[in-house]
Amino acid sequence: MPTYRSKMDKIKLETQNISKGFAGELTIKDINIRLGEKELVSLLGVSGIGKSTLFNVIAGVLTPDSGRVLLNAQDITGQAGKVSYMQQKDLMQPHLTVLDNVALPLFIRGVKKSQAREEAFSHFKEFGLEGAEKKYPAQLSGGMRQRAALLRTYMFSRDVALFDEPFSALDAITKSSMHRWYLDLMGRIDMSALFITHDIDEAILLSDRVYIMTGPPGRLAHEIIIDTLRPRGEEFRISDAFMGYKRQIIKLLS
Ligand SMILES: Nc1ncnc2c1ncn2[C@@H]1O[C@H](COP(=O)(O)OP(=O)(O)OP(=O)(O)O)[C@@H](O)[C@H]1O
Repeated sequence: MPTYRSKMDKIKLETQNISKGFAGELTIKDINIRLGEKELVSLLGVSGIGKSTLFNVIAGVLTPDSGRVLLNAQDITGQAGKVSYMQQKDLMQPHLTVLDNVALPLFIRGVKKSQAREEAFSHFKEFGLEGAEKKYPAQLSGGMRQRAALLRTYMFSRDVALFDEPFSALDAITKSSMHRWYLDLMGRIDMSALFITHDIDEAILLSDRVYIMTGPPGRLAHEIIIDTLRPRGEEFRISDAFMGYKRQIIKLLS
């Protein structure tokens, strides 16, 4: 498993003082996020604090009331389709094969079908999906389905991805194996990711940094740097360092 350290000297994504409200009430206020190259940053906060609202603003699905979103130093505020976005529900098309589901972002972009399938298939091994190409989503296990959804997100854009609780629907054992797989994958591909989770252990295990949102209105109240280098194996989960981060986060969330 390769070891890497993210590079904060190269900022991929940045939000500058993002605020957004609904019906005259502010949901999120002055959010300043920075995501470095190959970084994985988690967002933790209670339900309803505005995490998905922030993601919708970054993805360009919602326009903020104020503030800007920058991708590679370019202003992309209010522009959809610039960063990839995997929502809680994987939104796999049931009538399409796994291969076509994964290739869908390329079809939409106008890439020739045969070429799109070839390009999508070339990543199947890397994403642990060998043999699944001709199956339909309903025939996949939960973990496989999430890997396919992750690959589709990657096909959309390899630069920056937003993941809204991608592993929350999985059982504990599958989730744990997905974590190992994901950490390994992130060591091999160039992608920066922002991650919403309610699972503190998951945030510590996967992230370079964790932002804690409190409110209302939702603000980034704290930032915790998870300093342990990757790969992070089982021993990290039971280490004093891990428990220290966990204690710190629980205190900040309460
Ligand atoms: N399109 C909308 N119109 C009106 N209110 C909205 C809209 N989108 C979100 N809200 C409100 O904004 C608040 C924050 O919701 P949001 O889904 O962003 O929180 P969250 O932290 O992602 O919650 P959860 O963890 O439960 O997914 C909620 O009170 C929600 O009702």
